[in-house]
Formats: sequence, C-alpha cells, structure tokens
Amino acid sequence: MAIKKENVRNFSIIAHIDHGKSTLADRILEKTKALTDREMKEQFLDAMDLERERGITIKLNAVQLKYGANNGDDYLFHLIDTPGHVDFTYEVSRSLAACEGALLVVDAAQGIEAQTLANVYLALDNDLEIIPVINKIDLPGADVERVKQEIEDVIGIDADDAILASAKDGVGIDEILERIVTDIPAPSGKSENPTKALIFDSLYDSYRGVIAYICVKEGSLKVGDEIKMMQTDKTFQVSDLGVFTPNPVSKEELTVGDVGFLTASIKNVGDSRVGDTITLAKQPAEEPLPGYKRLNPMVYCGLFPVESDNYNDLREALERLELNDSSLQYEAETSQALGFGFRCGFLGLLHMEIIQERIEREFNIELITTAPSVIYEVELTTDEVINIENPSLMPEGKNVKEVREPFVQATIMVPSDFIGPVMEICEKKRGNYVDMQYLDEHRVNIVYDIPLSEIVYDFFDQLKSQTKGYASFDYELSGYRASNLVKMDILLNGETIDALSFIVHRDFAFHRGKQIAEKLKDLIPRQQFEVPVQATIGNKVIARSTIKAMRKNVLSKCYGGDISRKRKLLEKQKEGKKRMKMVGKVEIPQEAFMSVLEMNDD
Ligand SMILES: Nc1nc2c(ncn2[C@@H]2O[C@H](COP(=O)(O)OP(=O)(O)OP(=O)(O)O)[C@@H](O)[C@H]2O)c(=O)[nH]1
Repeated sequence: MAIKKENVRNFSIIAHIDHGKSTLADRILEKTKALTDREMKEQFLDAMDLERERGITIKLNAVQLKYGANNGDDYLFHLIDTPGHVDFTYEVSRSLAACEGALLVVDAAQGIEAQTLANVYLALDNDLEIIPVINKIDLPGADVERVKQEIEDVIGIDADDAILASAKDGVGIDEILERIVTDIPAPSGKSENPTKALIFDSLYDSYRGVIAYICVKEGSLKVGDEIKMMQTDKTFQVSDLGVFTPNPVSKEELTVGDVGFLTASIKNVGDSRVGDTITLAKQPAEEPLPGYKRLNPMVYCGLFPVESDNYNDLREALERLELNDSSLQYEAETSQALGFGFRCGFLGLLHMEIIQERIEREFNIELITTAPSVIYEVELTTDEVINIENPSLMPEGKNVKEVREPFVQATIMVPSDFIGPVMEICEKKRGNYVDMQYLDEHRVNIVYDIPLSEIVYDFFDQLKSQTKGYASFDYELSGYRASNLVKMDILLNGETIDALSFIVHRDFAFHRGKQIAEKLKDLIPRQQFEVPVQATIGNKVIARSTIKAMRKNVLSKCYGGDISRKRKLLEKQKEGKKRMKMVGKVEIPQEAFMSVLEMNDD
C-alpha cells in the first residue's frame, strides 16, 4: 500500500560518541521490524570493519522503515545515520540537511558534551525539529533533572517533554516513535517542481561504480533519466534507484521525500560530491540546494612504502581510495631520506589514521608515514604568498616576511574541578582564552583559540589524561594568524633527514629540539657505528645526542639452549625490521617519524 506523502518522516539521530546512538537506532529498527533476528546480531548502521573495531561511525547510511502509528495510519520513516567525529562535520551537516527532524540523544549520566552541542548547532542551522531524548536512565548515575536543565540552559530548547529512555532496556522507544510522527513535519517539496536531490553521501562499489545516497527534495527521478550534477555540471544516465529496507530494494522512481540510493555508471565519487544537487539534464532546476561546500584537507603527511618496489601499488591503492573518498588528496613526493612516496591531505587525524590503516590492511602495503603537518601560509619578501604543507619545503628565513598558521576555536566541556588543568594545557599549547560559561554548578564550557598544529600534536590525549577522561572537545577552523615559527631540521650522521623536519614556534624550539634529539637517540636502534643526532635551525645546532655503536648481537642473550625462544626472538626482530627504512647508512624505525607528535612543553 502506498503511503501518503504527508506521512513521510525523515530524521537523524544526533549524539555525542557513546551516548547510545547506534543502540537506539537498533531498537527503532527492531520495533519497526526492519530486520530479521540474524541481522539484528550486528549493529546494522555501523557497517565497515574499521568502524566496528573503533566503535565509531564513519559512513552515513539511510534506512527506510514502516511504522503503524497509534492514530491508525501507516508512516514511512527514513532514518539517516550520521558520523560521530569532528573530522566529518560536513558530512553530518549534509545528512542533517536531508532531514526535517532529529532525535537529540543525551546520556543521562554524562549530560551535554562538546560534540552534542556542535551537532545540535548543525541541526538548528538546518531548521530541524529537535526531539530531546535522555538515554541511559537505567544507569545509577543518571540525573535526569540536571540534564534537562542543561539542555534548556545550553541549547535553549524546551526539555520539559524530553523523552526518558534506556536504549539498552528498550524503555521509551514507543514514545520516540510516536513523537517522530507528531513532532517532525513531512518533507515540504513538490513532485511537480524541477528535480532537486541532495547527495548526502556517496561510496564506491567495484561492481556498480559510485552509489550516491540521496534525498529527493523537489520533483522526482526515474531509472533512465539523464541527470546533471549541479556543481560539476557532469551528466549521467540513472541506471538504478532504490531504498534501503535496510537491504537495498530497487525502485523505478524516487520522488519528493524519498531517501535512498542512485547509481548511474559514475566512476569516481569526485563526480558525485557530498552536498551537490542532482537535477534533470532536460529540465534543470534554477538553483542548487543550499550549503554545498568543497572540503579541503586540514592535515598533511607523507606516505612512503617500506619496500620501494611497492611504490606503484601504493599509487594504485590511493587511486582506489580516492574513488571512494573525495576529500582525500595526494600527490607524488620525493624525499631524499625516504625515496618515492606521496604527500597526502586529510580532513583530520582520524581520517588520516583510517586511510593509513586501509592501505595496510586492504592493499597489504607497509608504510612509513611522516608526522602530520598543517598548511602554513608563507608571505615571502617578494610579497608572494605560498602554502606550505610539507615542513621540509619551508623557504629559508631570509626570504620570509611572515609565516601564518591556521587557528581553531576549541570548545572544551569539563567538570569545573578541572578548569585549572584545562586552562594550563590550552595556555601551554599557545591558546588564547576566549570565553568560559558555566553549564550548571558543576560543569563548564571553556573556549580557546588554539593553533591547529598544537591540536594535531597530542592535545586531545593530554586533555583526556588531565581530566580523567571527562573532557569532551570539539573545534572549528577560525582563520590564519601570523606566528613566530621556524623550521627545525634533524641531522643523523651529519645528513639532514628531510622527512624529520618540522615547524615549531620559536619559543619552544630549544626545548623541543632537545627533546627530539633525546627521543631519537632512544628510538633509533644502535648501528655498527656511532651516529650523532643534531637538531638545527638554519645553520645553528640547538641540540645534539649520540646513538652509541652496537655492542651485542640479540641472540647472545639466549644463552644457547632454547631453540624456540631463539626463533621467536629472530621473528620479533624481523617483525621490527619491517617498519624500518634505511636512510643513508642509518636504519630509522617508523616511530622516529612520529616522535615529534609526542613532544610536550613541560
Ligand atoms: N546502561 C546503558 N547503556 C547503554 C544504553 N544505550 C547504550 N548503552 C551503551 O553505551 C555504549 C555506547 O553505545 P552506542 O550505541 O554504541 O553509542 P553511539 O552513540 O552509537 O556511539 P558511536 O557509534 O561511537 O557514535 C554501548 O556500550 C551501549 O551498550 C542505555 O540505555 N543504558
């Protein structure tokens, strides 16, 4: 039976990581009988292996559900999932743009966290109806009244009628389903208008090419239609349309309010960008849907194959991954130390780690990765402005008028006991205090302006450890500012190792130079000969250490006898070797390239 357009509800669940979004989504799927019991075993919405292992949601998904409401009518729900990490904010905002409403899930014991707030703002920007759900009321530490107050004070929405739920125990789920019906409006587009469909995610499938996840906002789409991507102007012919129930089911047509998928022999996700609007080539819409943004990488690093023979494999791996990820950027890079590789750009550190892991796992290529760096803006004495994403390419001081670096506005939410430690970390990381508000008598929201490069280095880890894990953190780019920055080079055995160069604030240079010289001394295994380590700025050596020559063979520790032990040790040694790179006469392990990330300023 066809369901009336006014009975369609498109919604998302927004929540801070771990507040129970996936569990709640499962309960909703269960109640609407979307899944068989076998399928229920796996949390359905988190599909990729990596996601499951890391317990986070990377890719969005959309599921169609049928719900028989208490008023006797049948409703069609589209539940659109959103990724839960700051690297993917833009994808979250586009998936929210596909909805008219959102369930705001807040953990009853934790209260509002930085990411909750960030996502609520995205939802409010998209004019969504927000239904607050206070989850985990079964926990002994649950404090519903406090959380309600927080929602009212901080977000400014009425929390009187917040739904009290326990996704774990299945409490409150019926009320949630009813409130979706009564509170969230139906999509407002018209099927007779020129077609506009929002792409809110797209992924690459080796058989079908790109699968675009779309929400039809105006008009309709049919199999065979000639479509046009409004941002790229490329045209394609629709080969398949459908919805997820949650298994994909093909349809001849998708119309206003429908959320589903489209394939059209699109070879590259770059041709179906998240946020773009699909229209019909014959009768194009005049204006695309608002909010399209091209994503630019924030963090760069070098990726080099451990075995130089794998260079072409690495290129192929990146080509394949790029098909699926239009925000991944790469270009060939040659390092004197590491040979041929690629300089790659990522949305953030998590994105970077995911790509590295996929290359190693799915393509079986062992990598040496260099420390991540942000993009610096360098104004030369000639007034030319250049972007530097590779520290080793920083021009010499005498040619530089000014170096500017990206700053972010960081929002940190934390129990008030930790205000001191949080401010101390922010100050140490060259942060400028912006604001502090009390969320209630026990919790505060602290805002700092901090250089992105300091966040890239171990900021979040420090924040977590100094606040016993209580701090939550979110940031957005706030612009470029001039800073007194210099390039530090590292010399091993008298040779500059370009892949170890990094950019540092002049005030910290001496201290970090000393730290890194010490650290490299410990990380780089002893060689047959003594290796001096030097940290330099320009021609000036600011720190040095020495890696002593090797004395003993590893096996000599085994005292003869136990052959299995000996084999194990040899295997371990081999294992350790894999992630080494011979640079000149010195073997450098992977960890050495990351050591700059562990610098601190104590
Ligand atoms: N006690 C209790 N635990 C819950 C409840 N809902 C979820 N949890 C648990 O909280 C943890 C996080 O739940 P998830 O559903 O994975 O959280 P999430 O928000 O989807 O997390 P991300 O996918 O990382 O964004 C899991 O261990 C759940 O079992 C609840 O109502 N009560």
